[in-house]
Amino acid sequence: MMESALVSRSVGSSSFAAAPRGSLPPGPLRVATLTGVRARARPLRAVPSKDSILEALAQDDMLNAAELVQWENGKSVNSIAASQGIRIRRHCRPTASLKEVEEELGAPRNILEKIIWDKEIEVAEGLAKNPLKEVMEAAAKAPPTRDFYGALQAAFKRNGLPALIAEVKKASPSRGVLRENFNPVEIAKAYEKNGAACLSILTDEKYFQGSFENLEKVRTSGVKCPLLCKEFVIDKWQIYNARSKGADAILLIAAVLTDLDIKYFLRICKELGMTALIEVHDEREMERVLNINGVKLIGINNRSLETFVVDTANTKMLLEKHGDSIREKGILVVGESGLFTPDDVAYVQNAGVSAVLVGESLVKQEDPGRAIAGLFGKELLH
Ligand SMILES: O=P(O)(O)OC[C@@H](O)[C@@H](O)c1c[nH]c2ccccc12
Repeated sequence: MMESALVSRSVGSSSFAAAPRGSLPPGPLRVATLTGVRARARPLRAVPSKDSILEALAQDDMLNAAELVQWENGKSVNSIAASQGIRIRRHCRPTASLKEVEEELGAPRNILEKIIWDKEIEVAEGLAKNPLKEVMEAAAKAPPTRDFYGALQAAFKRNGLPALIAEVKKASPSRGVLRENFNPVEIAKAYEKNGAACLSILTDEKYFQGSFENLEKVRTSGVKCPLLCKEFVIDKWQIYNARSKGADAILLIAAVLTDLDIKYFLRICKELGMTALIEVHDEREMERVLNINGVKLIGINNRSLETFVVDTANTKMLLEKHGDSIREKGILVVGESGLFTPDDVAYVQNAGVSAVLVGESLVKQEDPGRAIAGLFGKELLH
């Protein structure tokens, strides 16, 4: 019962693409939700009536009263997001061209918003090609997950240094192409051999030149490290898709997702045995995320995805303010981006992180595996 309620709710905010072409204008969440439910070609169960959806939502402890009221009042996705301090808007027009979107909303305000607008269209196309039900079945058949959180914890204990999540990253919008001759499997193996606890595989194609093919290739290459799918997740379809390609963990970006989206996606991750790395950049996001039950892993991004400014002091500042409550909850913190030297690593370690996520400074070196010892000032133990 709850599942159908959640599925239906998600249609409103993010799985809009399940609806037929042009049937979901941007508009009140409630209208979109119910339209979406009816439009679903093969619902998992009988299509619930509006009353039964409301009843299920009311009983679901995942939703608080305010959220239920917002949903009932038919507020738009963007106004719910804005009320949580989220600056990234959704266009909710998966079949429109970006030009049409811009005619309506103006130019994207920043690169992250642009990425998300593209992603909405990309996900709709993905859904049209591989319907949710099929992707869910593929995810159910995938080999079991590896313990991403456990691998980080163990490596931190073993080395007395932050556990390394080494990133397989060809390019980025802020730095351009980082490595010309890019062989994801070779890089992944070199990282593993040199003590990385986990790997992060970028799957966004348009801005990072990554791919799900890279994720699959690394997973089937014999690499044992748990894998993070580094994506801009806005829809549960992407999580099932990532699992079906072998991901053990997924990134959820608080600057993009409402609290309810994060809660819902966390629940899906739990069902799939995946770890969610919840990324925050500022204090408001940190506070939001700390109020969500079930969060085990928080990444503090030193880079603003809106301005590209990198500042490792961000990790320190956020942990000075929130370290106590993070420790109380047993949450593990990952320091993300802009780490180049043993001093950088020591700085975020002193600030309180147990793991670091590093791409550029490794992938740019001729030998990305050996670059690990350079980054930490010593070899990491397996
Ligand atoms: O290459 P760097 O500066 O070491 O950063 C790695 C990683 O933190 C960065 O790629 C990243 C962090 N959060 C993201 C969200 C989307 C895309 C990329 C990212």
